[in-house]
Amino acid sequence: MPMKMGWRWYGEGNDPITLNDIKQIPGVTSIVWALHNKMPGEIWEIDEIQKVADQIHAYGFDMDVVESVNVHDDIKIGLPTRDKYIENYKQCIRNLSKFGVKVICYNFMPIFDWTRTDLFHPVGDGSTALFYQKDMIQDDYKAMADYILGFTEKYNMTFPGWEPERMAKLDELFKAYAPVTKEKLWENLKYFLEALMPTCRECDIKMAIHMDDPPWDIFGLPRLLVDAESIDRFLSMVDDEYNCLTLCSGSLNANPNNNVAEIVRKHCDRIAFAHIRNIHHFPNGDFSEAAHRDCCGETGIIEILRAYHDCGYEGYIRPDHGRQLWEEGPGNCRPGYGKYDRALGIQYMLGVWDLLDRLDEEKKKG
Ligand SMILES: O=C(O)[C@@H](O)[C@@H](O)[C@H](O)[C@H](O)CO
Ligand SMILES: [Fe+2]
Repeated sequence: MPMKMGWRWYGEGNDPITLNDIKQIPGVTSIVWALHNKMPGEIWEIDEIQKVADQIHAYGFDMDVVESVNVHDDIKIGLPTRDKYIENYKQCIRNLSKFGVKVICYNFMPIFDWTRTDLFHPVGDGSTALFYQKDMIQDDYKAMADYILGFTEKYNMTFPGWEPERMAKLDELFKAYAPVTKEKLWENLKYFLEALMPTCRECDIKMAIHMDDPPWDIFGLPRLLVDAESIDRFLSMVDDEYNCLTLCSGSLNANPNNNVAEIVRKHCDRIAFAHIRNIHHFPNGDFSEAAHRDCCGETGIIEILRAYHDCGYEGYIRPDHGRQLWEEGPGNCRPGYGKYDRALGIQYMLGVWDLLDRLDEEKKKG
């Protein structure tokens, strides 16, 4: 089955993992990339894209998926200036289409991207993983931002969505978002997507929204893509084949009531990009990210893969966060984006997939 396996790469000089490393992982054909020095709202220029394209193509990979072109706060807040930023976004789409890009992953979370309380939490076997302690995340957004930014500063790293320039204005940002209720945020998302759809069609690029992570409101900020119902609402709100999902199994299953395989079966044709991540839940509501193997967490990785396979999924898929293994730790590894666990995860996913292919073939032969 021609599902396409991707690997998220942060770019030369910005990722300790090289394209040469990635080339050695059996099955990877797509580099999931971005211009990580760009602020939300900026235009990605042709010559800048060309530089990365040359690097990626030199190794025979495609660059079909961008993660992420981040959305400017004015669009999410719904300020009059949003139209200017939407025009810039359209220009990004046009520029990316010149390089054969097929999918843009983005998110519509106010202020913060994914949120964790510990980036190197011991799992118990010597490895570490991203961890979320539920009662630590209360009202103190500053403490959480200090923790993440303290880390990125110390190790001279940037996290997408955690731009220091934006984080320096957190109080202002919170004020600006104060009038943005959940309904208002839905409206602003609709406005944004309706404006983009004609350009997407013209350029044959799908907008694929990432699930909110974790899938619930934090610090009083509304979050939209949190469960099956909100996904239904999202897809019917702008019912267009170019309005798609990045279905992130780990983000959704941070709420253990979310059944990702069911969502796959219902909306497979609107899933442009699949993130596969396994979550281990603790009884008190804390959760840890886990190895991709089904039994290492409770997300139901095998059932999810089976759902994609049954639907004849032909989109892009990638291992999402992995654990930090062996010598990987702060300073030499991007949290969640180490080399080894994601490579292991890919082999696990492809093992399941290959067997499902084989079983189908045998069934056909009778
Ligand atoms: O969890 C991750 O690292 C990613 O899946 C997200 O940060 C994702 O890239 C963004 O939310 C998409 O805009
Ligand atoms: Fe994800």
